[in-house]
Amino acid sequence: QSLAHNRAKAKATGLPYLERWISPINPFWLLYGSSFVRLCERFGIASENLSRIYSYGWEANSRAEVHEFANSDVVLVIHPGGLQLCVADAEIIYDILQRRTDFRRNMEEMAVLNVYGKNLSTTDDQEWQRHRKMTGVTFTEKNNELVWSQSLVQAKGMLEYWTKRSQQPIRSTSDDTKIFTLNVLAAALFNKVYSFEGQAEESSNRHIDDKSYMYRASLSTILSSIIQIFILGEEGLKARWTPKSWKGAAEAMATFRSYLLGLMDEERMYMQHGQTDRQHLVARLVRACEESDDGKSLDESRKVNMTEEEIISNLFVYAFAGNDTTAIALTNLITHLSANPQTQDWLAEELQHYLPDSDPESWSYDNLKRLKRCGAVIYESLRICHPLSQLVKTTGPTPQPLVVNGKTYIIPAGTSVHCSLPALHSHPKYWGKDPLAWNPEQHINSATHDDKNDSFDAEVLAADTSEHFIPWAWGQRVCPGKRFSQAELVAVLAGLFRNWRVEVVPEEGENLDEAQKRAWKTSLKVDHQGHMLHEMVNPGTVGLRWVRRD
Ligand code: HEM
Repeated sequence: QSLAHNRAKAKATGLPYLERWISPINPFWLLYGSSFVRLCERFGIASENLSRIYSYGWEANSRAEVHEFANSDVVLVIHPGGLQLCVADAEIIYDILQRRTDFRRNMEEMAVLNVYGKNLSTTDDQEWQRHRKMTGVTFTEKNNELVWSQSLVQAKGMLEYWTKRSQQPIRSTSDDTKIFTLNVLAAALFNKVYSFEGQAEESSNRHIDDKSYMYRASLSTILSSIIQIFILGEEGLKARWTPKSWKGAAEAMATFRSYLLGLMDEERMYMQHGQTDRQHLVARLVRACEESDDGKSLDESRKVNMTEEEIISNLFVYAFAGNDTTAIALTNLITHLSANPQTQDWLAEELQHYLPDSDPESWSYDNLKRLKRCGAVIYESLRICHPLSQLVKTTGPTPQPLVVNGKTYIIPAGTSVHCSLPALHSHPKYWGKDPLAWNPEQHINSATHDDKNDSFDAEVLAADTSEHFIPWAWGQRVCPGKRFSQAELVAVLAGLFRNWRVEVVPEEGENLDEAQKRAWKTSLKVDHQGHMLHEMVNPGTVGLRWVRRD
């Protein structure tokens, strides 16, 4: 492969294309690419093309703009390592998602998730079905109810932590939301309840033999070093020449593995004592594994067992998919709400209507479907900033035809196909002339809205998936944690905004309006250098303050 060769392939398709000289999977670029682009921008030496398509996260930052620039909803980006097709049109995205064998999951780009071996996210076909069937059974309404109640408990802890520190602007939101989701996930999937401990408390406390810390610290180290792990592997990270932080990543991998093995041993003990009714993810997987090891005959429907390595790898991938996605979504939500105080009042109206008692312990799970404005705010925030950003497929070994505006184009073999959620979710043809304007109300239909109390019941929340809105994906690979994350996010919004509001703390010389505009602008700039997910580049620059509602 070379740039010239890939250029020839792109030309032959007849589609517009943009060129970059460095492959996105160049190891140096993986570690430092975005920092390099930002440095060039700071010194005013970045070319337009460098700023447009070189950083990690360029697609999320550019949203539909690159398509406007190229005057096409389907654009190729070529580089020395290959071709990437960027797609912003709803019909074409659905076509790609439907043609599951023509456009398969791009396992090369997903291989980063094979930290402990293959798993649900990095398998296809029957192997994938086995993983999905084994792990999916945990995601019941009963489990979502647990997610709801645990999110309320954790939200209370997080709010207490923030409000106790109200003399100083809170700048640790993006770290604290990660602790929040880690705790919710541990309760819902591992049956481990940990109390909320904010970033500052965490570093000041002693953690000898503290399992909750072992889980949180090792998992977050792995997630933040995932690219180094991908490049060097566990053994490579321990090499003499590697920096201390990389060795720390290898240690974290061992610690997280031993934490999971501990959970599995605990589950085996329960089984030995005849307790086989536990439903959380670890229990279900261990039971399946033990039953197959025993050689007991299983009926056909249950013959979908797993090895110990596969259990560990799946527990890891659920921890990956279920934590940072939701934590980043929550940080974005809080920042978006801080920039839009009128939406906070709109939320509080609904929350005070459906949750008349201010004590979260009295808020039952039934309220999830009633809190439509909370749902609308979550949709809107995910529309503007999506933590995953791309659904990544590939044409694989065979060129694939693709119809664009009634004309068939042949997409070369080995093309990475990016269905771009940020482009789809902000395309003017679907979202109007000012697609990035914050407008959660567009997700609610309230034809009969008036000022009477029952007008809240007349409000109807749009479906979480439509022809040009797919934040939890669609089709076979739809997110199995969709309802889980909805329950978690609605509960945390209720816990935070029923009685409190959040304000951006102005920096010196700034008024509140300017501070809010800055918060909004900061939220729009994302990156994923060194990570899999798109996060705000500088979340700590937005200082927040929590104030009790009168
Ligand atoms: C706001 C939060 C979330 C968003 C926006 C989200 C979105 C998505 C999307 C778009 C995909 C498809 C990815 C692709 O096809 O490349 C996905 C897959 C997945 N999600 Fe989520 N997700 C969220 C939360 C969760 C949670 C809480 C869990 C689990 C507890 C979870 C577990 C998974 C798993 C395991 C997959 C891979 C499924 C497969 O390959 O079959 N997600 N998610």
